[in-house]
Amino acid sequence: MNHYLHKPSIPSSNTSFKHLSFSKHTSFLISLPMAPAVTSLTEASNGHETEVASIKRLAGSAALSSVPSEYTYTKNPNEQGDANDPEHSIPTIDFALLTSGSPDQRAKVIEELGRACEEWGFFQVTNHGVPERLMKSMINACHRFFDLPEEEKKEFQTKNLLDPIRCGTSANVAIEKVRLWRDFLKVIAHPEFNSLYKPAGYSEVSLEYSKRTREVATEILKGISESLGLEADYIAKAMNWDRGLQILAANYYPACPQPDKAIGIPPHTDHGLVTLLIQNEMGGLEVKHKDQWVLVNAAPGAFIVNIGDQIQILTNDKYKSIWHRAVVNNKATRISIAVPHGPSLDTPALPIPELLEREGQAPKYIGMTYEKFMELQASPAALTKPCLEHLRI
Ligand SMILES: O=C(O)CCC(=O)C(=O)O
Ligand SMILES: [Fe+2]
Repeated sequence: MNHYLHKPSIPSSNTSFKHLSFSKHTSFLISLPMAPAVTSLTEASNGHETEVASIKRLAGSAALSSVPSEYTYTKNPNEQGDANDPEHSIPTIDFALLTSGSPDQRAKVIEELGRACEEWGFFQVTNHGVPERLMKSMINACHRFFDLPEEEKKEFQTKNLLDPIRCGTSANVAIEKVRLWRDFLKVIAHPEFNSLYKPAGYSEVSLEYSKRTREVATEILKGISESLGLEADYIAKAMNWDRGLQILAANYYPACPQPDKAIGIPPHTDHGLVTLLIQNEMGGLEVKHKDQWVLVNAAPGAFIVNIGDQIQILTNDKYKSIWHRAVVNNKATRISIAVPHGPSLDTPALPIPELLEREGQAPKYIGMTYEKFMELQASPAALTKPCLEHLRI
């Protein structure tokens, strides 16, 4: 068992690994006095706050025709981008050209990758070789986990950020102020693979999926290094990628009676190096691009990839980790599986000296181990200002 997994994290927080800051334009509407649907579904209270077992259970209650007040979240309609505007499509990277194209094709796709990182921070990756069948099996396995009886999921409802297997619903409501319309399951798959013994078949499919996803992430990281004019393995070496953290993070968003009044995951940036995401047939991922929230449309079978905070630090802000959020719908359950890949927990990212020298820049960030960075993101400090700003010189 990896010893890092046993270090205590911030004790009062069962917050997800994400950065749960909120856009300065986003306002909350929280009124707590009346919420019968929620209070009737509470777990035993710890005396400070009540916890809802799962949004699945709440959303499944027949009487629910509106969003309970604790879940009420207001979006700014002026920031909504037009999903049909072609300007609003994330770039596409053809993975096959990255790994087996001619030198010319590789050079071209690396240039495209660099542009995608600089202009969007998000892109879709096609022709990656991971069978669509495996992606679907992974989504099904996660769906079956969420479908387990609530009592059977309880043993995984732990509080510590780096526990190898965790499930839950809203993170710490005392910190986040609004409950989220989603349940989650997070399983650490690297540097040590963690097996989940139920539902049947989950472990086998997640082992295969985590390996294949990591292979794709490794190649993308090489491409990112090269797009910066560095050796292909530069970032992997500097970040101790061979011991790097990989989390299988499944999100379950049940249909919501008033989708405009709730949020699946509020605006955040991912903390790692690269995240690879897939979803079932329901969309809902929105990316902040040029001050507008843009719904991400990806080709069937493509990975949606985004760069995280550690890349922003390494590149001294050249490649930025982009704000994104998950919105909900009133039609059907949405499932997404985000797989963030990061450095090893004991590795601090620092702006890359070769890049600073080339650009004639001073470093913009102090170093912090990845583990401390994740703890910071899950702490109340991340609500006062975006986590990266805490590290900015
Ligand atoms: O469900 C989604 O599309 C977004 C998930 C996400 O951003 C995350 O898990 O970090
Ligand atoms: Fe995310």
